[in-house]
Parts: sequence; structure tokens; C-alpha cells
Amino acid sequence: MNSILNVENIEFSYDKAPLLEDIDFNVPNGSFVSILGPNGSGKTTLLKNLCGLLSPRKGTISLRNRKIGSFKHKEFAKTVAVVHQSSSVGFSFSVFDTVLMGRFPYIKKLQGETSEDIQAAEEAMKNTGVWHLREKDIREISGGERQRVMIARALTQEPELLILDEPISNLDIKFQINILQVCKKLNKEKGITIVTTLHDINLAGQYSDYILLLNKGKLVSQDEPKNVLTVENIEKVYEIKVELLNRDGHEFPYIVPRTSL
Ligand SMILES: Nc1ncnc2c1ncn2[C@@H]1O[C@H](COP(=O)(O)OP(=O)(O)OP(=O)(O)O)[C@@H](O)[C@H]1O
Repeated sequence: MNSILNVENIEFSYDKAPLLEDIDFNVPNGSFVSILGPNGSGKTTLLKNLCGLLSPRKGTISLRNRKIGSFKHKEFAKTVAVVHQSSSVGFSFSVFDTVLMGRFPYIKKLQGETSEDIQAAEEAMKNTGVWHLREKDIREISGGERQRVMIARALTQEPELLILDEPISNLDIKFQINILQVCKKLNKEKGITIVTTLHDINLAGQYSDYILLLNKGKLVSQDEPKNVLTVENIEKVYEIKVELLNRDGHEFPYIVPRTSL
């Protein structure tokens, strides 16, 4: 299968000690890939390398067989859209204008947005269920709504690859499912490749085609969920005792901590 992203043996460090080492994987076209790992294992750092915000000290990252460093900013943004971890929004913009800002790779200097840009924003907002919020102030909507607005903004870039950093952190279970469903729909219906960090092992198992399991800056396991989410892997990486429940009628194994109160 063709890959949209190839990561070859990268090493990254903020200072002397390497924080990511021997990271080597491919992201197949049209797949849904989740990056799991404990706090501080390097997930966000890896995503920042994938979208070119940080550069590896060794190894290469290629997008459609071209090194990511060789892309111009706007050109890269037509293929890859990134939704960073939830952050506060400081300015007063309507939800619609916030989403429209995602069209920046297509809007020419000194030329306002076209009807095509407006249409792309509307379509992205309808796909993520935020069209009804269009006239609201971005600072006056809920965290879950804002997450979906940020995904809508990324979608207006019409990316082939959508990179998300903890898109469901801080959300209640309804919004967690809602956002993962939106991503899965875009993945299945529009063929957008998804690479996301997640903390919820079981939701990752349910939604992903492949999982990358990081621990202390190294890839411990990468494969389909059933081969990565094993008791052995989870106990080793998260340093807790777990058991795997195979629930009747459920396609996905369910991992729960073994606690003695
Ligand atoms: N700008 C930075 N400068 C120096 N060290 C950093 C910087 N950003 C992150 N780190 C360190 O790198 C390590 C990995 O951080 P990273 O945010 O990639 O982990 P993570 O797996 O995403 O964690 P979490 O699940 O808690 O979000 C941590 O020890 C963190 O303190």
C-alpha cells in the first residue's frame, strides 16, 4: 500500500539527550493512525516533527516521497492540516471567520476570499456539526465545540493528511465519541489520512487502523490494535496491571486496570 508519510529512523532532542530515538514508521494512504504512550513519552514532540515545527537531528520525514523541509509553507498546508492541543483563543472572531482562516493556503495576497473559500468553510462546518455556531464569538463556545471548530478550520485547508494532537482531551464522553466519529467519517468518506495522539487506549483500539505505541521516546510496538494493545505491552509501558476483557458481541478487546482497593 502507498504511504503518504514516511518516517525513517528519526532522532530528536531538545538539548543533548535524545528525546526521540530510532523512530521508523510509514503511514499508509487513507489510514487512521493513533499514537499512544504515557505522559512525557514524546507524542507531541513526534507530531511536531511530522508537521515540520521541529526538525529531527537524524533521519528523514517525507510527505509523498518528498522531504518535508523542501515544502513551502502554503504548499505544505494544502496537503497537511494540523490541529494542536486545545489552546485559549485571545481575539474576538466569529466562529465562521475563524474557520475561514483555514483557507490561507488558497487566498492570494491583496485578494479577499472567493466564493469557493466560503463554500469550503461552510462544507467543513457542516461536516463537523458546527454550522449553527457560525455567528457566535469563538471565545464564547464550549471546549467541545471549539475542538470541532478547530477541526473544521483544518478541513477548509482540504488536506490529504490531518494531524491532531489530543483532540479529545478535556472532553466529556459524548464529545470524545463525536470528534472521533467526525474524524472516522472524513477518513472513510473523503479518504483523509488521520494521525492523532490519544490517551484513551480503548477508543484508540476502536477507531484506529494502526497504533504506534511510544515509551520513553522509542516505538515499542506498531501494528493493528489487536497486536499492539496486549496485556504485556500495556503493563510494560504504563507500569500498571491490566486485564483484557473480550466482551461478547464486541469486536474490540477492552483493557481495564486491575485494581485492589
Ligand atoms: N520545548 C521543550 N523543551 C524542552 N523539553 C521539552 C519541550 N517540550 C517538551 N519537552 C519534554 O519532552 C518530553 C516529551 O514531551 P511531549 O510533550 O512530547 O510528551 P507527550 O507524550 O506528548 O506527553 P503528554 O501525554 O503529557 O502530553 C517531556 O519530558 C517534556 O518535558
